[in-house]
Amino acid sequence: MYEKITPPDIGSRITFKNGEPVVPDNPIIPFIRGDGTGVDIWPASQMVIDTAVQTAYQGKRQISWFKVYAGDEACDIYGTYQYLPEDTLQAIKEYGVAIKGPLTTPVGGGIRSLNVALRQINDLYACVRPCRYYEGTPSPHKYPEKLDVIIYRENTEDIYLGIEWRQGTEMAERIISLLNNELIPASPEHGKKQIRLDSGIGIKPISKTGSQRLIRRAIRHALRLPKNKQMVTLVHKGNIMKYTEGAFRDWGYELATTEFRNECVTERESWILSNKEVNPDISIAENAQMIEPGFNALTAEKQAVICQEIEKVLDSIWSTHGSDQWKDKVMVNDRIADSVFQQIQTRPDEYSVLATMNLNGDYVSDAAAAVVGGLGMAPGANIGDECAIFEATHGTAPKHAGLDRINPGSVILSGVMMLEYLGWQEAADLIKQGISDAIANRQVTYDLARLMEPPVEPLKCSEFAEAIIKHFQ
Ligand SMILES: NC(=O)C1=CN([C@@H]2O[C@H](COP(=O)(O)OP(=O)(O)OC[C@H]3O[C@@H](n4cnc5c(N)ncnc54)[C@H](OP(=O)(O)O)[C@@H]3O)[C@@H](O)[C@H]2O)C=CC1
Ligand SMILES: O=C(O)CCC(=O)C(=O)O
Ligand SMILES: [Mg+2]
Repeated sequence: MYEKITPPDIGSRITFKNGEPVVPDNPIIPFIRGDGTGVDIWPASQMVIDTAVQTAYQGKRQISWFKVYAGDEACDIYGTYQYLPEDTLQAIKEYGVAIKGPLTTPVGGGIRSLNVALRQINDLYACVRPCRYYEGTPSPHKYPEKLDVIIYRENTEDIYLGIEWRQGTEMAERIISLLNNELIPASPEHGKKQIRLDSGIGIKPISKTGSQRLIRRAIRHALRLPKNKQMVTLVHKGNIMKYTEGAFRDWGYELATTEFRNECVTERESWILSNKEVNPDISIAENAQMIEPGFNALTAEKQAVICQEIEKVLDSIWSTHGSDQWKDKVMVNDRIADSVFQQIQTRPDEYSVLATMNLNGDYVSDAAAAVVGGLGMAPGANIGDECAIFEATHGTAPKHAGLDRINPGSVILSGVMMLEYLGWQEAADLIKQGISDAIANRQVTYDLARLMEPPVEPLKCSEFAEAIIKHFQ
């Protein structure tokens, strides 16, 4: 029973089977309008989604929207500090698939992120953010069309666990004392390091379970892509944080070479195999020299490890992956996070699916969005095994709130992701076509209008939605 909301009379629940949604023709879908520009974006988005569904299915399928509350709007209805009412949590749990506008999170103090809470409470462990270019979108980049990536960002741990202690509190002092006096001295690799006594402390846990379930989804996604896009890049800062970021990489490779052994090849394996393909008589040591820069300068022990690696690869997968067979597999490689930021700008077409931990994925998804036209065109989904919430990459953009000027494109495209998730591809395709045609006709909101050459008069948020719909015909 709900306290202050009532589900629509018509429609039924989406259920889940083996992690996939089972969708009735008239699903009930909860939505959160959102704070800030949510007041402008949501009505525009709902209009586009509803019209696309009506146009595609002529009444055979339709969404029954169920309004639920979070953020400022929730406080108006439920009372002070009731930012995320139990009603809302219950409705999302019950109906399984939801869509939302952005919600405000204060910096420094105040409530913790409602967006993050929704992802954690529902164990929506994969934050999926595709970044592709729509023809005609102005971009600061010369060849924005070369970027076509899907970011799979871990959505429940790393900084999102939000376990931290404020500087100067008793708990912060106790943790620092424990670390400085017991744990660091007991770990020889940390030498004489000490944490400053006036530090705030944050914990960055990265688990094998959390990493592998995210990377599993990323690999499965890559398997659904055209052959030339079947690549997963593990993004990490494992050179610096070896047991968290480095472990993410290692667990990714472990998964790719066990659970997905038949479907995947690692970049390093591909070098070993192709060296043998080019020169069938190549010795193990020659192969090692070719795959490992500076091999000859390594200690004998390290050289032996690399030679063993090569022998193992050739023994175990030559018959299944050798003789060019690896070229039909999903390529799994890894790149250090800072280099990925420059490479998505300088060599964007070398990337396809990026699997990241939480913080790296947060940064890289905004950066990739900028390449293809900015945050106004950046959709996203938070996916778990029994629930999914769709939402844009951007936030509440408060200075534009209530002005009917913001670009609703990201939430509309999040709606496209939702329709695809439901299996309603025809409606999703109509919206994608409508957006493409509107942009090609230079019918855009302020963010894109200001970059167009020659400049164009911007449409309002609501007018952009109408322009998209006009292109459905
Ligand atoms: N999932 C969520 O709900 C998220 C919530 N947030 C929260 O949102 C609040 C504001 O965050 P902030 O850092 O300002 O980031 P925002 O993403 O809200 O906005 C930053 C800038 O990005 C541009 N932008 C954002 N949305 C759009 C859009 N739809 N169309 C066109 N341009 C857009 C605007 O640039 P310009 O003014 O130059 O045109 C805007 O000023 C914070 O409380 C933050 O925590 C942040 C991210 C995600
Ligand atoms: O929850 C927030 O306020 C920020 C979330 C965010 O930046 C994101 O999801 O990318
Ligand atoms: Mg972000």
